[in-house]
Amino acid sequence: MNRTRVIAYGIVMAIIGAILPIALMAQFSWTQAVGAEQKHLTELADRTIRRAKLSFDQAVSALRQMEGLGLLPCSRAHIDAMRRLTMNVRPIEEIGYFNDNLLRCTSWGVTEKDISRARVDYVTPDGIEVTISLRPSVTRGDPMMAIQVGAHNALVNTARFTDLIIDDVIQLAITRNDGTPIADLNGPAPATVRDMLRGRASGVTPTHLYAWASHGGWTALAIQPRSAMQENLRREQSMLIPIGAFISLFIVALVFRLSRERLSPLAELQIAVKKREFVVHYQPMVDLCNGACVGAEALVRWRRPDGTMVHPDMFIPLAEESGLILPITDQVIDTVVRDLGGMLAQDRAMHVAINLSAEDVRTGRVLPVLSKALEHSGIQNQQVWLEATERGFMDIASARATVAKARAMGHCAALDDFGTGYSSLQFLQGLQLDALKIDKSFVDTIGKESASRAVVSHIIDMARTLDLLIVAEGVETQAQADYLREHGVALAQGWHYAKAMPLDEFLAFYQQSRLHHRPPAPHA
Ligand SMILES: Nc1nc2c(ncn2[C@@H]2O[C@H](COP(=O)(O)O[C@H]3[C@@H](O)[C@H](n4cnc5c(=O)[nH]c(N)nc54)O[C@@H]3COP(=O)(O)O)[C@@H](O)[C@H]2O)c(=O)[nH]1
Repeated sequence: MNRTRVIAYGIVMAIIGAILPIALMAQFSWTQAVGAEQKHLTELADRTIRRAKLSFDQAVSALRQMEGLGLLPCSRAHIDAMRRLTMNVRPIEEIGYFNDNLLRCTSWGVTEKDISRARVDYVTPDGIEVTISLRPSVTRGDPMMAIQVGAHNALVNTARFTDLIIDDVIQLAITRNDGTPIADLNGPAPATVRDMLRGRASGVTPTHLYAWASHGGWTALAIQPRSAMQENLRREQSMLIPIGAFISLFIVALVFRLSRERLSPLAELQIAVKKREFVVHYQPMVDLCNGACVGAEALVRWRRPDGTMVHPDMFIPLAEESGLILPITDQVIDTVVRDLGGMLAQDRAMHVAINLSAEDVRTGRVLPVLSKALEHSGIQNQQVWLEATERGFMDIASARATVAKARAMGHCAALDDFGTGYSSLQFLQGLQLDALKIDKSFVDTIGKESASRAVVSHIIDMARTLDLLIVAEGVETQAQADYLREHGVALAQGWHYAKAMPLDEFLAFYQQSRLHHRPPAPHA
């Protein structure tokens, strides 16, 4: 994933991370507030239905009692008994006695008019006949429920069913299960009640919350407007939204941190190693006597997914520090073998120099890796030079062991950037190297008035004393090349000849050089 993508992804995640927890907590507060209100409404509906059923059962039991007394119909004692029960059983407003479908007497006394029995709305499973709403013929009062057991009938005031102390905003309705209204409180709209009974499951409409309880064929519905839960909602929000804000903050900080880590140079380098984003450029190494290309130094570059090329100075120090240099060296070896295998197999006079890290020199780990890569490649070990800077040779004992092993395998071991460290003649003697590369900073002094001008000739003398092959780095002018050749330096690299270049350009450069410096034909 490139930087732009990481940043875009980070921004999207941060926005989601910032909004989602707060939105979820807002939703959760709403659910909690609705849940609390519905719990309250359910309790209310339950209390209502139990109260209504209790009133109904009390009336039924009073009527059964009347039936069981066996008193002479409409006698003084019969009417007194009906009156007593009317006074003692709260829901009952009046008890009447019917004979031949005509009302003969009531708890008020003997009936003088002919009053017929009202139409029965429904009969309960235990044979009780119920007329839901009936205007009393004797008292002419409010409509009541008529309950008939045998010859007796009780008028029950349905307002008693919903006789509860509740908030004005809450409405109660009692209906039969088929929706026929029985009683209500605070005047719920019949259409609203019908709709709620139809869509029972949700308990929420765009304007109201409701809950219900059913018992013995009746349903009680408790309803309240949504606006009435504001206080509850605010209480839940004041508890939960700060938690959501805290989680949002945590997520945003986490996303920020992860993105920063992901954007850190080390993370980028790790991904580059994983994705094998490294390519190798080759800088020709020429023979100073005739300018022929005799080899190349493999120089790694990091090609980012967007195509930009990163120079090693920008990432090798971090790679060395983090240990990522080891897999990078391995990738360079693989690439070199793949790139130059054909050419090196064809031209045994050619070589390629690979840069080793200090850790590779210290541990010698690279040698078996190289051995394996060269197996079946057609490249001979002596065609692969191994270069390391003085820093790589700091642990002299282990460096000596690695150099010895490398040379035993047939590789040429070279000291890179010579002169920039503290190498002494004694140090060089101890290492048993094959070649020494003079650092560009000394080559630069050639032909110039500079305090370190004399150093080049000292380095050359030292190398010759140790019988080392000398390679000059960073040769940029003909004058430098002439000087170096005249002082016995064998090989050179530098922009005077060619910069480090991609494989196809290097192969073209090599072919060109071969045309001009064809090896002499064998004698017939
Ligand atoms: N451990 C590894 N180190 C590596 C590897 N590949 C490269 N490197 C080291 O990175 C340093 C920078 O390398 P680079 O940017 O490729 O520069 C090289 C040449 O391009 C540059 N050069 C060569 N000639 C000239 C010149 O005439 N003028 C001029 N201004 N620059 C020139 O010098 C660099 C080669 O240096 P050296 O290795 O010392 O020969 C550098 O230290 C590389 O070693 C790797 O795979 N592993």
